[in-house]
Amino acid sequence: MTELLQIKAVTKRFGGLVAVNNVSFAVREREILSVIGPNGAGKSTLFKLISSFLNPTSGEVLFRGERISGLAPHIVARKGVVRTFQETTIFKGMTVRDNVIIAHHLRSNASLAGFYLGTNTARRDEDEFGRSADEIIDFLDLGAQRHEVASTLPHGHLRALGIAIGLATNPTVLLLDEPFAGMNHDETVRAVEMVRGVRKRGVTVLLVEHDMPAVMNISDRIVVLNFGVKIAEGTPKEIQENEKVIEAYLGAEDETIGF
Ligand SMILES: Nc1ncnc2c1ncn2[C@@H]1O[C@H](COP(=O)(O)OP(=O)(O)OP(=O)(O)O)[C@@H](O)[C@H]1O
Repeated sequence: MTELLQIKAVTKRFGGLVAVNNVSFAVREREILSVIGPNGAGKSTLFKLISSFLNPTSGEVLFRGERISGLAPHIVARKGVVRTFQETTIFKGMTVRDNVIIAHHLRSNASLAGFYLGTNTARRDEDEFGRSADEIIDFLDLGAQRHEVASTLPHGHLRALGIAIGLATNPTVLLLDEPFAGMNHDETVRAVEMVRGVRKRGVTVLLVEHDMPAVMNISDRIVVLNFGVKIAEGTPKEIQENEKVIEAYLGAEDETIGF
């Protein structure tokens, strides 16, 4: 399997605090890789470093062999490494369909000025974006909500819309930040299937997630952080049996590893 992303000795300091400490691992093409760890372990910071929302203090992230650390996040997204848009970046006053269409503009060949002037490229893109948006909406089972305004959607559907917006940017790697948080059992089962479906489309998926049964069920491989340091990497079975991982979770008061 080809290595799509290489995280090489990445460190991030916030003043005196080392949030991510000399972390290295690779992400392979079309795998589902989860990053887990107790609260404050550095998972979100690592995601921000990979998607270039933060610059590493030292180390670097390579995508297809090219350094992406230090590039603006929208440039990294255009290259294909996309972090799912949090619920706060969904345009709440717009419909599901319009939200997904707008996200396509990230991959548009036309300039925004072209859209206002109605150039041929812009018109072609608009037709294509509408078709593609409908396909993604159907794929994520949001067809019945297509014309609903985002602010009226329940939590689960909003999460699906976040993933739809991510898919609309045509990512190679999709980074999902806690996609199962706040979901009940049935919603999680559905969301796990949705993420599997995303991978089936050829997308490589990186997750940060606290829901251990879901992580164990869905991941090809898992990277475990504790106090910013990578303490383990392996298959779900290897991680479940890893002494360091068990210790790290036993030390955490507010959650259990749940297996
Ligand atoms: N912008 C920042 N400035 C200062 N400290 C920060 C900043 N962002 C994160 N931290 C600190 O870095 C450490 C790692 O935080 P991070 O959010 O990456 O952990 P996490 O594993 O995602 O936690 P959780 O599971 O609770 O979301 C924490 O101690 C946090 O307080």
